[in-house]
Amino acid sequence: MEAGHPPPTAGQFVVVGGGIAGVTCAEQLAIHFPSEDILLITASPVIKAVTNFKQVSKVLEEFDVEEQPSTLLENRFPNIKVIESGVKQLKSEEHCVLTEDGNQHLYKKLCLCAGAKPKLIREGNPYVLGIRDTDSAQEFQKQLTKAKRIMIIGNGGIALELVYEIEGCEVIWVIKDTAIGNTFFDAGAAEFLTSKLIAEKSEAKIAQKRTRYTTEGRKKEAQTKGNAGNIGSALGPDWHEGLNLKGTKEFSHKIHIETMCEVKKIYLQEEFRISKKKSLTFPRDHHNQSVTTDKEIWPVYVELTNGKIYGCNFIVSATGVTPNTGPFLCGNNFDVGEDGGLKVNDHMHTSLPDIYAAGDICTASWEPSPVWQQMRLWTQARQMGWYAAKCMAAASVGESVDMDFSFELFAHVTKFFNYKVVLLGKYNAQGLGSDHELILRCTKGQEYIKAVLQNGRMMGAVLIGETDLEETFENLILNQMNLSAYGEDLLDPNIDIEDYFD
Ligand SMILES: Cc1cc2nc3c(=O)[nH]c(=O)nc-3n(C[C@H](O)[C@H](O)[C@H](O)COP(=O)(O)OP(=O)(O)OC[C@H]3O[C@@H](n4cnc5c(N)ncnc54)[C@H](O)[C@@H]3O)c2cc1C
Ligand SMILES: NC(=O)C1=CN([C@@H]2O[C@H](COP(=O)(O)OP(=O)(O)OC[C@H]3O[C@@H](n4cnc5c(N)ncnc54)[C@H](O)[C@@H]3O)[C@@H](O)[C@H]2O)C=CC1
Repeated sequence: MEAGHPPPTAGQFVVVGGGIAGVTCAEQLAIHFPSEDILLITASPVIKAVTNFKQVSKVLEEFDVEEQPSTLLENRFPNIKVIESGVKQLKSEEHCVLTEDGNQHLYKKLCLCAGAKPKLIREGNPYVLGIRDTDSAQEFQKQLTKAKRIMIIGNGGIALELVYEIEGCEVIWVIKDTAIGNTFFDAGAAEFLTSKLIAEKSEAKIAQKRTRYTTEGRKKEAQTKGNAGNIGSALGPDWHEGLNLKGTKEFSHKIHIETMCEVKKIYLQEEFRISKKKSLTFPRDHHNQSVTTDKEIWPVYVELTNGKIYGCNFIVSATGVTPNTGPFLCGNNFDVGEDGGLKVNDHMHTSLPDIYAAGDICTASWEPSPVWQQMRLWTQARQMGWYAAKCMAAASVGESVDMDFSFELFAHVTKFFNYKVVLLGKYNAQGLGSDHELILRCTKGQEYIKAVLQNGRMMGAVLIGETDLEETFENLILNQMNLSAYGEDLLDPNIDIEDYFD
């Protein structure tokens, strides 16, 4: 123990991480053990709290996420004590964690909920930004206000949200795939969304009022201490609504999508000049792809694997996340998943005694339900934090608990391109091979419905728009009813299938 610091506190329940998983876990432990102190250790001075929680149906849930000073959590749960300091080392053999402020904390049961950090295409390049938390979102907003053209790499949740929300600057969107939104959508849904994107953005010349809202106030509170780096807690479903994503070009909003390619090389301005290579102007419109040499000088240039080179003000690497296991692996022999997460079993228990994990930091390593898969999302972070607390509480009194029902069926409600999006089960036929059937119903600009069936049973669904089918489809997937007899009627708009099956 470092000199001048108090002796380690006696063993107790310790949770690391003030994001949704960690806060949910600490709250549940505080409820289970009202007379015991629960220690929540987190690197950022704000915690993420679930507000307006709504159980939409058996597994579908909706909630808001609020960034709050940790004192609010302590006021709500007097037996939770929040320590705002990053954990720099875990000594699992001594059941002890060491924090940046030089203190040590003994635990009897520990839950690691330190989240994940952006997986950047290039580390350490000042022109390559990742978005993870309030600080990085603020940095992004600041850079955007000065930008005429940005490049977005990646085709998942963040890219989809950014491309739709950004106004006033040219966006070159680079995706490895043939269609947009590959982590959530197949080509059909991508087509449905692209048509909205093109329709809306081509009207973008019409003045679009955007409510200006700054999170400046929160920024001061949310200043992470020490060499926090990427350890602020991740943002929430409405992260972009707190930002004014406006570039410099008033009302000019153009998106150019480069498909089936990746970043080959990034040049700084001087490097590019010396290379004598030519960069391209921004393609005029979706159809007329004629491009000419760009005379403008840019701070950074990106060469793509398709040979094209574009200059821009900066690059957003929306290319996924990697679990924040760094401070915990050293000296501890955790089983780690292929995605870098701490493996957890069906009781959220890691491979080391008395250590649990939940949220983005972990890799679900139990035999999953045929219609559930892990995705690093708020919903799963909350469910995992809640269930881990239950398992920790049961284990500490020598009992066990059944797998939580929320892991029976993958269910995610979100919004993309201003449409409500519900993803259920194996929504993209993940792992079903070729022996499955899709039934589609699409009304342009209104709804896109895809049911995934195998052997006549519904295994997944994508619902875009206000379809009101989520509960019916959730039941059909959970009860695995044989739907062969219904065939296409299943999505016949003239048949109210809710009556069929309710
Ligand atoms: C831009 C963006 C938008 C997103 N939008 C959505 C969405 O719309 N819907 C959705 O479902 N999901 C969304 N996600 C994903 C979602 O944010 C995460 O899956 C979820 O927040 C993970 O929660 P968590 O508690 O596991 O981790 P986090 O929320 O990342 O929290 C980790 C916590 O651990 C702390 N920490 C990290 N390292 C240490 C350390 N060494 N010591 C102490 N504390 C530490 C951090 O300070 C933080 O408080 C989005 C993610 C991003 C980046
Ligand atoms: N509304 C929602 O549900 C949202 C959820 N999220 C979640 O937050 C987390 C982070 O979001 P994202 O960073 O968008 O991750 P993501 O996993 O959703 O998407 C990453 C994308 O980057 C691509 N990619 C990876 N490496 C690449 C490379 N080297 N070059 C080009 N493309 C590459 C992947 O193919 C994928 O399309 C994810 O878990 C995501 O699910 C984020 C935003 C919104």
